[in-house]
Amino acid sequence: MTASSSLELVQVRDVTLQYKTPDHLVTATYKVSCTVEQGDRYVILGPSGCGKSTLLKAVGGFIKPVGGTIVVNGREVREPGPDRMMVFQEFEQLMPWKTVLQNVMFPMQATGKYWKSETRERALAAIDKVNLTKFKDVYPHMLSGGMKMRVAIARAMALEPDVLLMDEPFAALDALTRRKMQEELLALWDQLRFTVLFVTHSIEEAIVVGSRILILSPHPGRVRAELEAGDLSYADLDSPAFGALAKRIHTLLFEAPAPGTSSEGARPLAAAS
Ligand SMILES: Nc1ncnc2c1ncn2[C@@H]1O[C@H](COP(=O)(O)OP(=O)(O)OP(=O)(O)O)[C@@H](O)[C@H]1O
Repeated sequence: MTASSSLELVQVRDVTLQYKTPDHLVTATYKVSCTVEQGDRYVILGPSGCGKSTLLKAVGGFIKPVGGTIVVNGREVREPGPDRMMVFQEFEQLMPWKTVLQNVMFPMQATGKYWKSETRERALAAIDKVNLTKFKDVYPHMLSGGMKMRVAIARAMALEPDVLLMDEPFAALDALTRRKMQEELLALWDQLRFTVLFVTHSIEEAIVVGSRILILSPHPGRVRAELEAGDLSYADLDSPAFGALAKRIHTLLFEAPAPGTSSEGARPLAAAS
């Protein structure tokens, strides 16, 4: 393994991912490379079927590359682990019969790694970080969507993962709720500066949520480009910078690469500011 800068948390190198079905071999991604740095809000964006979820699952250790490597914090990914926590869509993984505190304690108990008192202490600290101490003894149905998301994040963060993996977490929500959740996620990131790998197929969501955006081509997914998104928010929606970045992404997603240029050859582009 080559030495890596401490900032480089997730290194995806030439990763090809495939599914074998009885009749077909489906190539989900082809030789994808990218680097996620500590504190990145790294968005994977691309059309339906381009392999975004598959790539995220591979970082999670649930799918093994047929080519290339994925290294997280210096260790090659070979299986799932508590250093990469998946936060699922709509946060339905919260158990309705457990309180907030019990929900946050559960994955730590499941690892069997912690003493009982330590589990409780770590859970309380994680709940405090996401500002839910007052709600530690209530059940999930008594919480708003944003609060449930914070519980799901606290639950993941209690295990001190290197990276949070979020697969279209807001896709099923109405526009207003989706926006609120994005804002909650960003507020939490502002406070805690975790590293998050976030999959979406919404250009607007990618720009608002992401600090960097990896754009994949249609099936099979190859890298079209990586863009710096900076800190554009909904307040900038009508700004030239937001419009220019959205247009650039749109072009990259929907226009075929110029003849003679390969997708993998796409160079990182500068911020549209
Ligand atoms: N379990 C599976 N078995 C076979 N093929 C699969 C499986 N899961 C996904 N695929 C195929 O792999 C390709 C990539 O799928 P993936 O779900 O990663 O795409 P995606 O970009 O996340 O799509 P979407 O935005 O629609 O969720 C698609 O062609 C899909 O049909």
